[in-house]
Amino acid sequence: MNFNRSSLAVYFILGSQNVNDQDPLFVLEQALQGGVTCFQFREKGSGAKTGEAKFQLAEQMQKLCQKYQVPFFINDDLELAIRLNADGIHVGQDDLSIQDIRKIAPTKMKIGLSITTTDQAIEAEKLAVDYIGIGPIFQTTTKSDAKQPIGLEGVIEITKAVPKLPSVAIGGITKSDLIEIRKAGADGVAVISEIASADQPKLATESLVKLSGSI
Ligand SMILES: Cc1ncc(COP(=O)(O)OP(=O)(O)O)c(N)n1
Ligand SMILES: Cc1ncsc1CCOP(=O)(O)O
Ligand SMILES: [Mg+2]
Repeated sequence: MNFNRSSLAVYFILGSQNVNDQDPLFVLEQALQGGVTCFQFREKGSGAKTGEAKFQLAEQMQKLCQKYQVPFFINDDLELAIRLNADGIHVGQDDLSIQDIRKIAPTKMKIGLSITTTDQAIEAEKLAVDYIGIGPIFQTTTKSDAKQPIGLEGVIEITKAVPKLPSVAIGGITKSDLIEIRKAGADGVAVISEIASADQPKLATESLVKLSGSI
């Protein structure tokens, strides 16, 4: 698996709790066919699977990502990421520390860290994480404990402070925001609802990928 800045262009995040009637594996395959460039398994919140059921869904999702040669990240759960030999792990400010992750994860495992402020971004650069998730940019109903949105101005300020650090913007993002977010300095957009709640997830993905290729 090859992971670099351009892998962040259209970053899809999904757990079984994010789909209504559809099979999450079907939604993921549609997104992969539509051209997502990175995937994060985020099984979290009410109704989320745990234990062996969570492992099995993650394993099936990883196989799909491998089929389409798309980097496969796990949200929060380092034990699961190690068990599956995932390409990467994504953590937030209140999760396992980057230092602790490095003590146990294989060196090749990529690390993404969520940040909301410029100070956190500067710290993330010092920690030499592989990318930052900047957000939330807009209001979102997908994450119940999301912080206050920082808007496009937040993206501009943060990416100016750490221009060398790959970054993806997250939170309430739709296709109509993609160009502005890229202009604000982020390398890509991370979305849940824009793809998972779309009537046609493949078409929704293709729109994002097309826009992303236009800049
Ligand atoms: C790409 C990306 N950016 C930010 C987040 C949010 O992570 P975190 O703040 O740890 O919140 P949870 O996702 O764990 O609820 C993310 N998952 N991915
Ligand atoms: C996981 C996460 N972290 C910050 S906002 C968010 C939710 C993003 O979901 P959506 O794209 O549906 O707003
Ligand atoms: Mg987290």
